[in-house]
Amino acid sequence: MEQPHALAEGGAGAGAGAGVEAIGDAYIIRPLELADLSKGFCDLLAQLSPSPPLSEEAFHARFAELAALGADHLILVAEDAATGRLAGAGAMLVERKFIRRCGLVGHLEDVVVDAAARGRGLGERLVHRLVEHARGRGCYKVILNCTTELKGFYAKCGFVEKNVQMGLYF
Ligand SMILES: CC(=O)SCCNC(=O)CCNC(=O)[C@H](O)C(C)(C)COP(=O)(O)OP(=O)(O)OC[C@H]1O[C@@H](n2cnc3c(N)ncnc32)[C@H](O)[C@@H]1OP(=O)(O)O
Repeated sequence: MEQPHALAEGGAGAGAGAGVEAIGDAYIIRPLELADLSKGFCDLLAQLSPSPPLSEEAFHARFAELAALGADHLILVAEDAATGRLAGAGAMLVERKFIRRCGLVGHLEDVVVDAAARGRGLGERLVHRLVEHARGRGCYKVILNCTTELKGFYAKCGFVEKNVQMGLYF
């Protein structure tokens, strides 16, 4: 079977957050594509967490795994229309539960805006698009983990503080 070139935009039951959106003339927000490895995707992720460059083989293999999850795993990127480089990214994972009558929960992950593009509303825009995707899939909530310093940003995006984050690292 031919490898898909872009992560799922949804199809039937797709979230309202998928698709291509132009922000003014400056940025285009769209699902991650195979070609994004050469558009600075790894440089962007490195601003989030230690993330050495990926080989094309490794990127393609992970991309195929994610594509197989369909609209349950959406990665959106913001492409700078002038340079073709990526200026932002974020992910929404849809968790399928048994509780709440087989309810769905959205997990917001790996939101990052290139240091040179911060403070222009791009991060908030990406989060909004991903949250709308989760809402469109039927999620009853979206949750995330972040540092104390980012509480203000997520509050701007409509999130409220809830419970305690814990971790066990291997
Ligand atoms: C769930 C996770 O992924 S947590 C990981 C989050 N990512 C990171 O920490 C990576 C490094 N940081 C970044 O990439 C960026 O700073 C981001 C994604 C946090 C914010 O992206 P930006 O594009 O700069 O944010 P944006 O311009 O949309 O800001 C929206 C609003 O939040 C405010 N804001 C942005 N960052 C912060 C912050 N750290 N603390 C408080 N408020 C903030 C802005 O001032 C703006 O408010 P305004 O509308 O009143 O002007």
